[in-house]
Amino acid sequence: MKASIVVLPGDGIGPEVASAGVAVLRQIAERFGHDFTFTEHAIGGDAIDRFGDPLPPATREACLAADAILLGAVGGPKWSDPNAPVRPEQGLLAMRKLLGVFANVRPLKLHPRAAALSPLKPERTKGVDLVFIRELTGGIYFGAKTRTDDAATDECRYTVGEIERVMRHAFDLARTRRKKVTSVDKANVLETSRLWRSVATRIAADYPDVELEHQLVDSMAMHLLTRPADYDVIVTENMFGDILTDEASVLAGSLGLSPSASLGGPGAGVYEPIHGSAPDIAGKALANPLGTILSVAMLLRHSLGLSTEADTVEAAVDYVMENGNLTRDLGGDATTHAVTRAVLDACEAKAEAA
Ligand SMILES: NC(=O)c1ccc[n+]([C@@H]2O[C@H](COP(=O)([O-])OP(=O)(O)OC[C@H]3O[C@@H](n4cnc5c(N)ncnc54)[C@H](O)[C@@H]3O)[C@@H](O)[C@H]2O)c1
Ligand SMILES: CC(C)[C@H](C(=O)O)[C@@H](O)C(=O)O
Ligand SMILES: [Mg+2]
Repeated sequence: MKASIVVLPGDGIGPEVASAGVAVLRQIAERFGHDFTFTEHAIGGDAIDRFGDPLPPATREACLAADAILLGAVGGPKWSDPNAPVRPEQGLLAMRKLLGVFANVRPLKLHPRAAALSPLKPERTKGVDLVFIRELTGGIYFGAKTRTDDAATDECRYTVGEIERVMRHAFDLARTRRKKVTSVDKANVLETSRLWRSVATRIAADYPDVELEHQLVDSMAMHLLTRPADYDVIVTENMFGDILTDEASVLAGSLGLSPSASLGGPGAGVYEPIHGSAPDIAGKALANPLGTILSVAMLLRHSLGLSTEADTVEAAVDYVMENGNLTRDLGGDATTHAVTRAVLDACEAKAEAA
């Protein structure tokens, strides 16, 4: 098949992990006879430096015309002055809003070898297989903001429609899995959360085969560590989802392993690892590329409908996780490039065997 893929490398380790993702996509295209074209565009701090805009018009137009978007990461200390007029993260948020990708899917599975690196005991992490659906284009991230010399505000706003559509996404997904949805909110304090909870309860009535439980976000942060295997699909608002998914990634051994797909818009999906630009390791070839490579598998499956190819990439990552020398975050001493090479070799072997 023909597909036009926009690549947004961004900042810090963004370009290092994005090029790993592109290498895997190129190999899949060659092996399975697809015609993928890749166009790189600026986003984040890189785009501020080159164009004075974290999401320049050329990037916007390319994203709107793409079949899928692969993003590295944005941000870093160079652009982090709290008084700066423009920030790299604004480019990422504007891109998500532009594409209308309201459902951010963040799966978490535990590979046995990575589970050994988890801070939790093996009996606690056994059987963990959950998916977060994080609402991505609403809430406090996108509400009105004010700032004076002595005060600042961030408005948190959700409409019924915004909650309904992400809730349906979660329930539809749960139907294909273990049929349980945990809706996370702060309904004991926040009005937006009380609306969230009432919409969740109403939507659940359309899915009598799926169990719904409500959970407050503070205790959810604890339960993720004490009984993570009890969860199937976890749906939550934008900021709670951001925080809980970084926490959850540690259960799997490293933040560098967690992929994501941002879906639900009329156009392309956005695929990115959940981690950031990791300024502390940027430029040192220490970045774990597996979160990005697993995001590429999600891209193949969700935006291009290529499930055999997606399975091949996931099987190759499993093989490398089991047998390979891994990056430092997973206890190894392999470079980003060496791990990517190992995945490419494993893809080749899996495709050969298929
Ligand atoms: N989607 C994105 O573009 C995105 C996501 C999160 C944070 N950020 C931005 O990234 C910048 C840095 O944020 P931060 O330091 O709080 O979070 P971070 O996710 O960049 O890093 C947190 C820690 O995890 C490590 N880490 C992250 N990814 C890794 C990988 N692939 N391999 C090995 N180790 C990895 C880092 O070295 C660091 O110690 C900030 O500007 C933030 O806004 C961007
Ligand atoms: C960089 C930042 C705006 C972003 C977010 O909060 O959504 C990041 O933390 C993420 O998880 O993708
Ligand atoms: Mg985050």
